[in-house]
Amino acid sequence: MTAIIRIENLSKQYGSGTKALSGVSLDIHEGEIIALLGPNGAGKTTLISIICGLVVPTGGTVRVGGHDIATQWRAARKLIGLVPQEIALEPFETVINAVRFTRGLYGEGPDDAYIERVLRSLALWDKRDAMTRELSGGMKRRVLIAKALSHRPKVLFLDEPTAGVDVALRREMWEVVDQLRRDGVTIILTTHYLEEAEEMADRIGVINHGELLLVRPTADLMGEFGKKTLTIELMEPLAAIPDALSDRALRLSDDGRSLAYEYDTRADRTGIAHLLGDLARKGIMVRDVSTRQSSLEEVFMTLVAEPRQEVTA
Ligand SMILES: Nc1ncnc2c1ncn2[C@@H]1O[C@H](COP(=O)(O)OP(=O)(O)OP(=O)(O)O)[C@@H](O)[C@H]1O
Repeated sequence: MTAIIRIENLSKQYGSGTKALSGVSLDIHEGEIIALLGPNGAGKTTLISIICGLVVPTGGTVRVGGHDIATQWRAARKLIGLVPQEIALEPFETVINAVRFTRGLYGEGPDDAYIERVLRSLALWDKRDAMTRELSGGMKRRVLIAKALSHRPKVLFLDEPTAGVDVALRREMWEVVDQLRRDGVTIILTTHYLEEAEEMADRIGVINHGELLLVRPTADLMGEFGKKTLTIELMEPLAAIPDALSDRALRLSDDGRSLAYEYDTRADRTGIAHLLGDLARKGIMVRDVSTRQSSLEEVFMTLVAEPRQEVTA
């Protein structure tokens, strides 16, 4: 797979002494959607800002499309579009002029045919002559995306695209992102919403205290951690798990009154039916059963609850 962005050993220490990033290395593949997940202050915005040339790193390198952001920043910047967290639009500007203007800022000549395509794909064509202040919140966010796409970037950064928006608007944004994916745009988004990362991203990177804790394909992360536990309450307590059942992934509770069986929800066979059959054959009577799924939320909490690293110098 081609890396459109190559981040190597990146670090950032702000003048205040805060270490916002330390030793971050990551390859972002062309055409993928990667979600950067992390609590407030983890370093997500700093990472995005460095790649976009808005913040200067204190160590490490970033290449965008093979161009070093420090020495070949002009070429690197052309490949990037950034959709900021805050909605900042000129209220009396029309939608189409706002997008044309941004394209000009990138030093690109007029291309109304391309701008029409962008506005149509974001369902903004009918609103092209409306002033931005007349638009709904969802439309304003789409104008920000249109502006970020105005110079035909290969990579789009979305910094918390759905922070503070309602569920309907969030779904709408997800659909827009899905459309962009189909157009072949590489997307890096930051989010606090695990559901959002799970829904949209091909890979998820977890950042905490300036460190990239892991990067995994979303499906693997869910497969690895998305286990279900079957709890079997017994009529009579057991002193120990019978030998015949010892090869199964069973845990006996301390009081001997319940068995916990962990299984992979995506496996063809969960083994539950066999397990219950075996228990019956051993004369172990079951009072009740219940299941519980570990969520990405729990995975995330486990990962970020690691012993706190010292991040200030
Ligand atoms: N300009 C700055 N000067 C000094 N410290 C900064 C600056 N910008 C960010 N920081 C600090 O760097 C750390 C990382 O901040 P950053 O904004 O990158 O985190 P984040 O993961 O994007 O957080 P959030 O989810 O709240 O947006 C924080 O401790 C923050 O206070």
